[in-house]
Amino acid sequence: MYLSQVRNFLPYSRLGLMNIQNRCYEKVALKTTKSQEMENSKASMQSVGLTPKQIEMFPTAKVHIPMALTSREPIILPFDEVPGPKSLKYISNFRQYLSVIGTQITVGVLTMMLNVGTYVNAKKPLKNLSALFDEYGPVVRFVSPVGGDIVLINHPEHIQKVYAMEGSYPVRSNLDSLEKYRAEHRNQIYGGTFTAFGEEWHRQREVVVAPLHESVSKHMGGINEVCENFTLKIFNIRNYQDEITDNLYKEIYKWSFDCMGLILFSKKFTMLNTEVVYSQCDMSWLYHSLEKATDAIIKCESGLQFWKLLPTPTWSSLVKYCDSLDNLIGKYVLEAEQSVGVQLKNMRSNVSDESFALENNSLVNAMLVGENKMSAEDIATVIMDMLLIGVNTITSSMSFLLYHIAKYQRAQKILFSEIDKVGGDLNISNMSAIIEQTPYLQACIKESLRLVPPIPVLTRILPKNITIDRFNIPRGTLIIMSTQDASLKEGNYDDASVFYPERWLKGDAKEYHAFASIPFGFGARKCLGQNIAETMLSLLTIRILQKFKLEYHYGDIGSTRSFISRPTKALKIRFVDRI
Ligand code: HEM
Repeated sequence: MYLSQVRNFLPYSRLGLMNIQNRCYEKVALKTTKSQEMENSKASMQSVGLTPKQIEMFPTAKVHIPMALTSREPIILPFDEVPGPKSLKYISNFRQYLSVIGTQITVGVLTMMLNVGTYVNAKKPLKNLSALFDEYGPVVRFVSPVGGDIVLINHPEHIQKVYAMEGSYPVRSNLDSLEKYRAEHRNQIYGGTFTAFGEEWHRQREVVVAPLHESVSKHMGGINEVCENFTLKIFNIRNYQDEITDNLYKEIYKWSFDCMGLILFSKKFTMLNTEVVYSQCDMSWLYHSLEKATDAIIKCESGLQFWKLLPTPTWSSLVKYCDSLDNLIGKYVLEAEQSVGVQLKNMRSNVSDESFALENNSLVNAMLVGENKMSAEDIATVIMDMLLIGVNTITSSMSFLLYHIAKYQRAQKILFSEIDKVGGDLNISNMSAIIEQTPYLQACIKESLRLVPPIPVLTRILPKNITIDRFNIPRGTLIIMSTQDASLKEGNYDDASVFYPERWLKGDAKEYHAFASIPFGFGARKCLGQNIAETMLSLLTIRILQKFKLEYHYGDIGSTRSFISRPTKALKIRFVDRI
């Protein structure tokens, strides 16, 4: 009670989280001092010659002494005591108008609300999430205007604690826009592996893990070809300053799309060689729809979500392009289903094990057969999630990797000498051998993902009550783990903002907290595409550095804070021929 009253008068920033805890200890110290004073006064009475009986006659003032807490008994503060921005309270006035909005609010909305709040309040400058931690401490609570509260954390130990209790069926906050689209336009409740939950999520994950892994190994040669294609294209489209005048990000997007085409569909998309994106061909239209659907999802997820109430232009665009993604992927899956049907008919007389019979087929084929086979419709949804997440995260991570290598010339020199040494001996079909041969490259990838994780925040809905930093957080609370803040925090890494791959190498490596940088997440819902990402990033970097020296001569490039981060500026990297 006492604390909450003090909090009403002092701004959180001045009181500070530490102060709240310190005050609890001060109270304990005060109580201990009072009991000591009584003992001292008894002793002093004895010292002046008073007998115990006489002391009874002159009792010291009666002090009610509650049981003193020892330092071993942790002080658990109620949920109400978790500090957080007050400006949101203005927004909560609109609760009745926003009741249609669900409880799972994305970070983008929170940031937006916070900013609206600060505008309403005092026209203060815009804030981002890391500013919240500076102001309120490592645990920040948002009193949600629409129901379930949200707690934001960024300490590696706290992130670890949340993962440790996530259980067998962890639930993350969904992409509400995709969920709404699927529920209203496709009559689907669950969605694909990224968005599904409960047993359906578990079933999908079980079915997809092994064939996805196999598909990557099977297409190593094809992925390498796409990487060589990319370097050739860069060579051809550079301007006189050796830069890509148009849009390097877009070319990386096409490379990523072509690689994912091989892995997910066993198809050569060749988008890198296609200039007319809007052409009638399915592949171009799939690419175009993916780009547009991604833009629409990012926009819907990072702003006030008016699309939940009205069909805004962004919402209409989302529906249009998700429809076309669904139809094109669905068409491919149906074709695969028919062809598998024919194959099985021919084989059934000889072979009993269906999965064995189709072992050389695509990822989709593998999901169509076997004990846990999925329906064509479910497969299309799973593939759509993977295409959306996969292409966008890989494009983001490859863009920032090239930027860091171009900017940090010292690291590039070391990296080039490693690649140059193993260059001729690379066995393209054996990824684990490549990883072993290129420790510095792997450290560069890790370091770039630390600086800019493509998914900058991860979420879980608490399955049980938990204590974080002495605060009781109830079950059902949406926890937003700001993993990018953790990986950029000076206390977690020395020179945290500097690209320093050596920090991951044996010998130079320090004992960093395992949860200070988790670009692929952790636990039961960890990323399914980590080895795809490592393969693609490694192969393209090798091929690029064999051909070009990278340079960057412009201002620093930051990352957007959207659902999947992107560069805030054009990537004007120079690709200078190695002579
Ligand atoms: C550098 C590239 C990538 C990064 C940084 C990345 C990161 C992540 C992260 C942080 C998560 C959430 C983990 C969690 O909640 O604990 C995730 C989930 C997921 N990722 Fe990736 N990802 C990448 C590439 C890919 C690719 C290429 C695919 C394509 C197959 C993919 C498919 C998935 C799927 C299906 C999930 C959901 C897993 C589940 O909920 O069970 N990711 N990814």
